Amino acid sequence: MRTMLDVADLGHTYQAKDGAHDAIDGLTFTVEAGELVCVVGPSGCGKSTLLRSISGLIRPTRGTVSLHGTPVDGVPADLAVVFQDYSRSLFPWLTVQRNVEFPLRELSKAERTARAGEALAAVGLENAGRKYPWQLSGGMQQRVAIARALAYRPALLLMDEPFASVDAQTRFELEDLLLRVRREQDTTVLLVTHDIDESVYLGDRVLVLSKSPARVVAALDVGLGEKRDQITTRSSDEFVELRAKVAGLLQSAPTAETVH
Ligand SMILES: Nc1ncnc2c1ncn2[C@@H]1O[C@H](COP(=O)(O)OP(=O)(O)OP(=O)(O)O)[C@@H](O)[C@H]1O
Repeated sequence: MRTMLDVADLGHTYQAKDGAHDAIDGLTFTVEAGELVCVVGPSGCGKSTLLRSISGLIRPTRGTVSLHGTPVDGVPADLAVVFQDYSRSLFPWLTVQRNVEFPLRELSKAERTARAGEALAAVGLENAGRKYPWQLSGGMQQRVAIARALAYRPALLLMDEPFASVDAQTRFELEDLLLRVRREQDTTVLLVTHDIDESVYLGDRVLVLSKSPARVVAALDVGLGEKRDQITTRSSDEFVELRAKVAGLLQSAPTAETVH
């Protein structure tokens, strides 16, 4: 396997008025090409700081982040991010088609149209291209955001609580959609979630983080196979065992000092 993301001894200290604050410290892990890795951690443990460091939005105080062997220094060109808040990430004045084409400005018109059409079809929105985001349901808008990220064909797709703002049924549909498209397109994904069940259902591996300053407490392999199903997978012994293990690790949620 080829390493797509290499996070080595990463640490970040925010300087605030009331003093310095270590948000993450000594974070080390890799994501291999084609893997879907989920990150779970206690609230406020530093997940956003980790994602900001990977996406080049902040320069971490310590350690390194490399994307396919290239150190991240600024926003990498071949990275796409899907945020929780789809209503703020889509441009309301552009049609769905134009939203998906937006990051592809450097390509020819024909190629942009083809890639956007393909991505919209992958998320089941082939007939929504002429609509505006505000004419769609929340779940459909998030599908547009996913299509936009996929059309870009990123080396790494970062997802920050991508399904936290939709209802439970839509969440299940979007989870299955993600599993299908990442299989079809062999996308490498790092997904942050608060939802333990979601992390096990989606992940090839689950990284459990400690309390702030975040470190990796455990990297658990999810042996559930490629084909997953919302009913049978979630009721299988392997799933129940793993979710209990993640919950246990989170409940005891050691501070970074106790993690070795
Ligand atoms: N710009 C900043 N300046 C100072 N402290 C910050 C800043 N951003 C975050 N922090 C602090 O760093 C710690 C980690 O924050 P971060 O937002 O990365 O955690 P998180 O795990 O994403 O949180 P949540 O689970 O609530 O989404 C928190 O204690 C937070 O208060």
